Amino acid sequence: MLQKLTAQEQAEALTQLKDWSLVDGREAIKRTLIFKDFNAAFGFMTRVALYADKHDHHPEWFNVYNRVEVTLATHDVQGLSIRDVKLATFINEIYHQ
Ligand SMILES: C[C@H](O)[C@H](O)[C@H]1CNC2=NC(N)=NC(=O)C2=N1
Repeated sequence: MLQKLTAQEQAEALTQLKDWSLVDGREAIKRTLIFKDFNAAFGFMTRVALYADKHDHHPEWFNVYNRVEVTLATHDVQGLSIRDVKLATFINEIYHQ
C-alpha cells in the first residue's frame, strides 16, 4: 500500500534531492531544469516519460523551449510518496547526461 510521507520523511528526502524544493502550500516538490536547446529538453522529457510509464508515476510539468519545470506529487495519497522521491532522484541522475 502506497504510504504518504510524513513531514519528517519529506524533510529528510529533500536534503537528499539537490535543487528540489517544496511547493508553497502544497505537499509537492518542484525543480526547474535548463537545457542547451529544445531538442535537449524534449529528449530529457522523453526519457522521463518512459520512466513514468514504466513506473506508473507521472510528473506535472511545463516546457517552453529549453526550460522544463517539473512538479511531483502522488495524487493517490494527496501528498508525497516514495515514488516522488524515486522519480526526482532519476531526474537528477539523468540531468546533464
Ligand atoms: C491508475 C493509475 O495507476 C494511477 O492513476 C497512477 C497513475 N500515475 C500517477 N502519477 C502520480 N504522480 N500520482 C499518482 O497518484 C498516479 N497514479
